Amino acid sequence: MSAEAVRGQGVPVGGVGATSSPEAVRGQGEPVRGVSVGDRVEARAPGKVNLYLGCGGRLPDGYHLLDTVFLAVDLEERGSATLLGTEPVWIGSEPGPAGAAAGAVGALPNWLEVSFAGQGSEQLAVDATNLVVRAAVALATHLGYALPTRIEVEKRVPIAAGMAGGSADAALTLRALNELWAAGLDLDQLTALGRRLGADVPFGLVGGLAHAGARGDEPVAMAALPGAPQLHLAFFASPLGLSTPAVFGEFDRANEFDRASEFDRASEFDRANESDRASEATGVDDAADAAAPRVAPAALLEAARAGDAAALAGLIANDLQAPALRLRPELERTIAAAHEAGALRAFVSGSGPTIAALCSSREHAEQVAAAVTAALGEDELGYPLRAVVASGPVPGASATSTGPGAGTDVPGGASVALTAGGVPGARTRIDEEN
Ligand SMILES: C[C@@](CO)(OP(=O)(O)O)[C@H](O)COP(=O)(O)OP(=O)(O)OC[C@H]1O[C@@H](n2ccc(N)nc2=O)[C@H](O)[C@@H]1O
Ligand SMILES: Nc1ncnc2c1ncn2[C@@H]1O[C@H](COP(=O)(O)OP(=O)(O)O)[C@@H](O)[C@H]1O
Repeated sequence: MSAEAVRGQGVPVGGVGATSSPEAVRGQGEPVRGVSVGDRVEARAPGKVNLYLGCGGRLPDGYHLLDTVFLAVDLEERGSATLLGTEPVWIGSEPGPAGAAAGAVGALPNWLEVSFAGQGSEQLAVDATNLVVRAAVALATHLGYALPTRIEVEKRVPIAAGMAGGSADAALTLRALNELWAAGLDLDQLTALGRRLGADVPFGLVGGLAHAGARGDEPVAMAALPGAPQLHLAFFASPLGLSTPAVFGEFDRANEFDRASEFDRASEFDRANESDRASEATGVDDAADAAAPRVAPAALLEAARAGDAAALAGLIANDLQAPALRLRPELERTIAAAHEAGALRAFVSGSGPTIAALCSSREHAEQVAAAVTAALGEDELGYPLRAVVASGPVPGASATSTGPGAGTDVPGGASVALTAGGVPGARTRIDEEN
């Protein structure tokens, strides 16, 4: 179903009480209570780095079994959502495939305005493929209603960089609209919605330090926040994004050769056991014929929990690093320069092309960032190499109501406006943080 179809204003679905669960209230025909035009929510969501990424075989849906340790860092996406009207737009809740319900193609729904600011945001398509739009439509489809809303996002996490900036945008949108629309979904419900938008979105909601199996979309928190020991990294962005499917594809290409010879050697019995082990290890039912990933060693989990950067340095592993570097060999220079500058360990962040350099302190990370940018000077396009220092774990996406009519236009960036504005009104205050 396209976003156009999601409008569904003719569908007679009921309204929502401010504190009731959506399931309980759909079909009652009541207005949304406790909301006013001009209500505004500010939200944030973290970027991430994978301290461990074991990649297994490919599932029938094209996704890979993963075993990964995520660290949420304080390089964060920020945004706001402002209520433009209190008249609900009823959304058809006909079931369909997750991607279709989220609106894969087409224009924005008529109740949504979205704009971006920040580095690289002008290159983002603000249409129904954008993760902010998909998240808003997914929530509205789940609830059965939407309220006219403007969402403004300030992009700080580099785009297509292996740091899950788009997933963070989806996570902050879910959090922000859950607050603004008084929807009352809990973290589990938001995570279930997020999983349908992208494998990294659940972690954007959970945040902190987390260990995930399956498709990387079932993160389990490893440390209590706040108060968890911090890890510090310098990140070196690339002006050229790297496609996540391309990196997984390159992983498959190389592994198919290895696995073909393994398969020649393995007996039928061993192969059947391997796929049973994959299903058992990952909890994914359709893991048949997909090899289980290598699992993060206990010592790595312990070092990450303890914030022991020195111990962690030798344990960090990323099965997507070799394929990412085969696609972008020039990134080896950044890794070498970071090691030369004294980083404890430099590695590809997720599917790349960002290079992460683990350091012993924030100051050390600043020094490494400065030394690498001085040594390399330019990025692949001849611009000054962009480095940023970040620390974590930090919490997952959160949203805070900030009062009526406090919305301000984000200057610059791409923008699409498809609904009428409203006048500021009174506001209730709801804070939420996980
Ligand atoms: C590799 C990781 C590591 O955390 O992130 P990045 O480093 O790109 O941020 C994730 O697995 C990416 O998560 P995300 O970017 O949300 O992926 P999605 O949008 O769901 O999927 C994009 C594509 O990546 C591939 N994909 C993703 C996840 C997975 N477990 N197996 C895959 O093969 C599929 O080709 C899929 O079509
Ligand atoms: N709001 C968004 N921000 C960034 N990328 C987005 C967004 N919406 C859709 N995308 C698309 O998602 C892809 C992955 O983006 P991103 O999350 O930044 O990188 P990665 O998956 O490497 O961590 C990009 O190709 C981009 O075009």
